Parts: sequence; C-alpha cells; structure tokens
Amino acid sequence: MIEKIQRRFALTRPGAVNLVKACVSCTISYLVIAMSIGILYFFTCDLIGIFRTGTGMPEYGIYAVQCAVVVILIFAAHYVQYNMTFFNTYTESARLRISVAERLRKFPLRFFSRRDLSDLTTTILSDVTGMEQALSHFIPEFAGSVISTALLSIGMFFFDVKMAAAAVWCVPVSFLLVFLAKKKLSQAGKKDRKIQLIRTEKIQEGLESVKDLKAGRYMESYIKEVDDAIDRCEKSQIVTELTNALFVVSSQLILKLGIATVVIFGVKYLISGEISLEIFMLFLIVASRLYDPLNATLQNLAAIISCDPKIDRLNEINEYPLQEGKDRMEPDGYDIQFENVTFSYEKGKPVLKNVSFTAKQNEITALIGGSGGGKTTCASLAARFYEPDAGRITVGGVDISTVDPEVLLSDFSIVFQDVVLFNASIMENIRIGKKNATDEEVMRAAQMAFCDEFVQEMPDGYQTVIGENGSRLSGGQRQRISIARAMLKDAPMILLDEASASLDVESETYVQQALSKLIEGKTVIMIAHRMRTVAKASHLIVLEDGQIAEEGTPEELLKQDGIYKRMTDLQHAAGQWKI
Ligand SMILES: Nc1ncnc2c1ncn2[C@@H]1O[C@H](COP(=O)(O)OP(=O)(O)OP(=O)(O)O)[C@@H](O)[C@H]1O
Repeated sequence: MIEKIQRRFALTRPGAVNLVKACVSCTISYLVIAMSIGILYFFTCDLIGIFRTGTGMPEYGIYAVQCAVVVILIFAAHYVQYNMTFFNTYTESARLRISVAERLRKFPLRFFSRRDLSDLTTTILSDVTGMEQALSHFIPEFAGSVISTALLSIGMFFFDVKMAAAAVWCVPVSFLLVFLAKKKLSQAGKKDRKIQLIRTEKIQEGLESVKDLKAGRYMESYIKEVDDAIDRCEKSQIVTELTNALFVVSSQLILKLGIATVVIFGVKYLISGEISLEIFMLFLIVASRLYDPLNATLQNLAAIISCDPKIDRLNEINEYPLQEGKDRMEPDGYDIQFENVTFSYEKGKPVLKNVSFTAKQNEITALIGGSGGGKTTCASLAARFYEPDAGRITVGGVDISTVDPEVLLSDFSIVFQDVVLFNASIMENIRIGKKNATDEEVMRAAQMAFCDEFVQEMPDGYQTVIGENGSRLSGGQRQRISIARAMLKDAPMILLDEASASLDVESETYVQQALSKLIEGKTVIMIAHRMRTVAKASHLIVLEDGQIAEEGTPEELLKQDGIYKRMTDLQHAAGQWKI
C-alpha cells in the first residue's frame, strides 16, 4: 500500500509513510471534535426530560468536566495533527527537492534535450511547493473528514435507519459529482499549466536575450508577445477557477440539502410517532456538524485532482532510468575506441551511423567536417553524455556504459566554446577543476593557462568576483579560465571544441599556447573548424552526414584530394579575401 501511495502522490517512501500518519491524525482530530456532538446530545436529552417532567436541573458540573476533557483532547489531537502534517510536509518537500536534483544529476543529456529549462525549474520549485499544500492540507484533511464522516454515518444508522438515510444521501451524490468532473478539472489544470509555462518561457527568453532585443529593435513586439502571454494566462486561470468553483459549489449545495431532508423527514416521522424527539434532536445536531468538514473536503478533492499534472511530472522524473555504472574504472591505458556506434537524438533519424575509430593516447585526434556532420555528438558520446543506440565505446578496453558517468568524467577535461562560469571569485571558478586544490595549485594552473596576467590587473586579483556566467570577462579570458580548470584537473583524456575560433589574434595566441601545454601526453579528441589547427593533429577523422568519410594523417588526406583537401583550399582562399 505504501508503494501505491508513493506512486500516486510522487512521494519518497518516508513521505508516503508520514502521509498515512497525517491522515490517521486528521481522522482522530475530526472524531475528537465530533465528541462534542455526544455531549450536546446528552445535554439536550436532559433538557427535554426536565421540560417534560417540569422538575430537576441538568448536571452542569458533569457537562462542564466533559467539555473541559473534550477541549483538552481537541488541543492534543490538533497538536499531533500539526506535527504530522506541517512538520512532516516540509521535511518531505526538502527530501523531494533533493531527490529530484539527485536524479537529474544522473540523467543522460537526452532527458534535458526533450525538456526546456523553465519546465524543469517549475517542476523542482513550484510543483514541489504545490505538493506541499496538498500534503499539509488537502490530502490529510480529505482523508480525515471522509473517514470520520463515514464512521459517524455508520453510527447514525444504529440510531435510526430512515433518519440516517435522510441525513447522508447527499454525501455520495456530491462526491460523485466532483468525481465525474475529475476529467474536466484535470484537463483545465493541464491546459492552465501549459499556458503558464509559455508565459514563463517568454519572460525568461526576453531576460536572456535583452541585448539582442534592444539591438534589433524587437523590444516593442517582444513586450506585446509577453503581454499576450500574460493575458492568456490570466484568462486560463479564471477559467480553471470557475470550472473548479462550478463543480465544488454545486456539490456543496447538494450537501446542504441534507439538512433540509433531515428537517422534512424528521418532522414527518416525529408527527407519525416513528421517532422520538431525542432522536430528531440528535439528527438535527449531527446534520448541522456533519457537513462542515465535508464542505472543505469537496474543495480539497478538487485541489487534489488539480495536483495530478504536478504528480505526473514528478513521477516522470522519479521513473526516468538513471545512468549508472561501476564506481571504479581500471582501464588499460586511455585509448578511446568507437566500435560501430550508431546514435540518434530522435527515433529513426540517426546522426551517427556505424562510426568506428580509435583516438589514441598521446595523440590528437581531430574531428572535422561540415556543420551538422556529428562532431559534437561524437565528443558527447565519448563522455557518456548520451548512450549510443548501437555499438559501444571503450576507454582502455573498458566499455564506458558500465562505468558511473561521474567516475568516467573524472578522467575527462572538457574545454568547449561555451564556457560556463559561476558568479564567484576567479579562484573558485578555477578550483572547480579540482575541488581540494590549494590556492597555490590554482595559481600555478592559472599561470600555465596564461590567466595570471589579466587576473593580477583585476581589483581583487584571484578573489575578484566575475559576475553571472563571467559577464565581466572577455571571451579569451573566459576560455583561458576554462583551460586553467582543465590544467588543474590534469585528466588523462581531453575533449576540446576548437576553443579559439572567435578570438582576436592576441587572445588566440595565448589560448593556443595554453592548449598546447594542456594536451601534452593526453588522449585528445578535438572538434576542429579551422584547417590551420588541424595540421598539428596526428589523426584526422572527416565526418560527413554522421559517417566517417575520410580518415588518416593530414598529409595522407591531402594526398587523397577529397573533402579535407577541399576544406583546406577553401579556407586558404578565404584567408586571401580582402574587403
Ligand atoms: N540535442 C539535439 N537534439 C536533436 N538533434 C540534435 C541535437 N544536437 C545536435 N543535433 C543534430 O544532430 C546533428 C549533428 O549535430 P552535431 O552538433 O554533432 O554536428 P557538428 O558536426 O558538431 O556541427 P557543428 O560543426 O555545426 O557544430 C545535426 O543535424 C544536429 O541538428
């Protein structure tokens, strides 16, 4: 049962156990409150007796004690309920966020390429927050009021079957109405969520590309698009609320009819002598109390139903297969070998077809070819960012699909064009390469990567904070920081996206010198765009349309008079152009 609850509400196992406890404590709370009905009933019976006989007095003392006991019990039950719901909920939502983040860490990139960033951020932040409310209020209160009402209803049948039927007929009818509306409520919730996502994406897109928007004078049309997205979102939220309200209010009205039927049938049975005045009073008291928790419950039921899309998304993350493997890798050297590797991002559209090559240790293997040929994909597969559809990739004879991705990545240094920097000091940004490196080691790596000169000129040297994604640095400086990280890591395999393509001559010279030091004695797979860089490589692989079109040393390929020769000639000609 715990597993079912876990899956139904996308919880961790302790969360599911705690949810059961919260439901039990809510039920007890409601039952304790219902005890006051008993006191009121006996007090009313006493009064009726006194009015009938015209003698005696109710025993106020006993009733006062009973009331005091019930009040204490209500406080105690609420205290337990509070701890079981709120305290456990916040612990669970922290656990959920950590578990989602932990799982995301172990997902292949394929998962992320199918989801956009705002969708994921929403899942981690707002879906979990939405579930917080469901766990602390909706679900326990729903379970508590349904169970306590069911018990009270059963109890009422022991007193009088006909009156009990007059009191409780409306309960299943109003629940049925909300359940019948489940599909509509769920659809409205899903649609609303999609529209909210579009709004968030639009705003995020604008914030990320504010420079381009201003430069291209698109700001006005962008603002209009955002306005439209916000308007659509507002309308959709109103429709969702109205759908919700329509079904909930109708069910609550049906529930209220219960009091009317108790009065109508009660008076009828009282006059015909089928029930006593005491029983009539009992049902009036119970009916006045019975529907209050249920009113809130109907609201809760609608809220639980509208949580379904959140639960689906969390479950998608909980059930997506993780990339796992051995936590040790003992390769025989660091040759990277592709054996008949086929890979596709989308089913049926392979971007690598039967690719086989070996990137040897102590050599630079350059991947070249036209745009979209599959160079970046090859490099990503080597680091197990994705899993091949067929074939295998080995490092020193070890199939990388059997190794934990984090263990594998600890043997890779990756220097790509898009350098990711954090809003922290330069020291910390370089230290990412080796978490436990001393300041001296960081500075040595920075010197080797030609960072030292520009770092010393900064106001706080290595302690200068470089802004979000290194916004205070130039392109060449960012790349040298990324090379310094790789130097510090000193991993035996290097993936290199020709990192100096967009730099000015001076920066490029620095970056090239830094790279030459970095790659000494390593297995290097380089994605190369310019034939000048490639001339230094030991082994060239020309990828065209996901297949190896040519392979060999630069000299061999020049002789072949094929794609490589053509690319070299074209770039040489481009170098001669004058404006
Ligand atoms: N995340 C992705 N999802 C779907 N298709 C992708 C993805 N990344 C790349 N592709 C497609 O896979 C093919 C190979 O892309 P890849 O980036 O490996 O080529 P490339 O040779 O590195 O190109 P370039 O030199 O332009 O960087 C292209 O058709 C590209 O559109």
